[in-house]
Amino acid sequence: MSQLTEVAANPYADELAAAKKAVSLAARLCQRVQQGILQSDIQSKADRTPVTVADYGSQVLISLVLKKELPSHSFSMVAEEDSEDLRKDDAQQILEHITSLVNETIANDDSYNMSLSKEDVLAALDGGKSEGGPSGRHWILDPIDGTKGFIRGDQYAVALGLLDEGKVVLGVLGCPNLPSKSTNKHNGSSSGDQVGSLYFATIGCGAKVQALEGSEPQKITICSVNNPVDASFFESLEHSKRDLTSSIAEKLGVQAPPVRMDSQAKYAALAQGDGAIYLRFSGKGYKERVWDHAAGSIIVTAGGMVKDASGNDLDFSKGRYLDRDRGIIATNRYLMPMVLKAVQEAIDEEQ
Ligand SMILES: Nc1ncnc2c1ncn2[C@@H]1O[C@H](COP(=O)(O)O)[C@@H](O)[C@H]1OP(=O)(O)O
Ligand SMILES: [Mg+2]
Ligand SMILES: [Mg+2]
Ligand SMILES: [Mg+2]
Repeated sequence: MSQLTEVAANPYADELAAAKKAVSLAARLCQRVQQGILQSDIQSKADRTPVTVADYGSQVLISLVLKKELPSHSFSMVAEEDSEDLRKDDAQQILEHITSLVNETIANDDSYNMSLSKEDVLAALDGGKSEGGPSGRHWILDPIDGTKGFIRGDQYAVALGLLDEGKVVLGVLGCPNLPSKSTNKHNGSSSGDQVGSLYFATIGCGAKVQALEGSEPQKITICSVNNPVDASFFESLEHSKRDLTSSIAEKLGVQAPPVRMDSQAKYAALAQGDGAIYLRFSGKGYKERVWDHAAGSIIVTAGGMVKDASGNDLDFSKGRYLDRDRGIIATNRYLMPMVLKAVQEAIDEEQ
C-alpha cells in the first residue's frame, strides 16, 4: 500500500506515527536503565508501589515527542506519574539523574536538537494530569507498565493509547523483552525470535508488530483455538487471584499450566497467538486504571475480544479509573462465551 493510500485508509495515521516514535524512544531509555538498574534508581510512591527513574524518563520523553510531532493538535494526557515526589528537597539528585537520562536519549537519537532543564522535566510530567473522560481526545499513558517486572529484569511494557470521544482508537505497546513469536521463554530469546517489539493497532485497521529498532510491520493474529482443552491462559505474576483463575481454568478443562507474566505484554502475547486466554482478577477493592488496559485492549480487540466478567465492553470514558464489573477477560470470539460462563460459575461458587 502506498503511504498516501494508507493515510486515506487510516484517519489516525499521523497520531499513530507520532505514538510509535514516542514509545520507541521511551523504550530505548527503559532498556538502558534496566540493564544497569541500581537501588538508588528506585523510589516508593505514596501507595507503596515502586517507581523508577525510567518510569519518569519514559513519561517525559513521550509527552515531548507527541507535542513535537503533532504541533497543531491540542494536547491532553492521562498518565500514571506526576512531579509531586520529585519536587521534594531530598529528590534533587534523582531529578538530575532523570534529566540527564532524558537528554542523553534525545542526543543519541538525532531527531531533536534540544536539551531539557529540571523544570522542563517537572512540567512535562505534569502534562499527564488530565482526567480524560467521554469528550475530546486524550492520550492515555503508562510509561512503564509492570514496574515490578522491570526491576526484576522481566517483562514490562511502555503503553500509549488514544481516547477519542470516550473510545480507545489507537494503541501502541513497546515490549522490549518480549519475543515477537513465542513467549514460552518470556525472559529471553527462544529459537531465534526477534526480542523487543512494538505492537500497534488503530481502530478498524488490525494489529501489527515490528522490531523496536525498526522493521517492516507484520500483521499479527490471535489464536483460533475453539476448544478450551487446547487453550492456555495468561495471568498476572504479581496481582492475580490464583484460586479464582485456577477454578475458571478447571471448569473450562484447560490442561496447560498458567503462563504468568508482568504487564500488558500479556495482551501483546495474546494478540500474536502465543496463548488463547488472558484472565485478570485482582485483589478485592483494587480499582483498575485506564492506562493499564487502553493500549493492550485495542491490540487484542483488532482480532479478538476484551470484556468484563458480565460480558460488557470495557468503558474508558469515566476518567482515570476503568469502569468494569469485577475482572477482565481477553480471548478470541470462539472461546469468549465459554470463558464468561465459567467465570460466572466460579464467581458464584466463591460467594
Ligand atoms: N494491587 C494491585 N492489583 C492489581 N494491579 C496492580 C496492583 N498494584 C499495581 N497494579 C498495577 O497493575 C499493573 C501490573 O499488572 P500485572 O500485575 O499484570 O503485571 C501495573 O499497572 C501495576 O502498576 P505499574 O504500572 O505501576 O506497574
Ligand atoms: Mg506504577
Ligand atoms: Mg501499569
Ligand atoms: Mg506504570
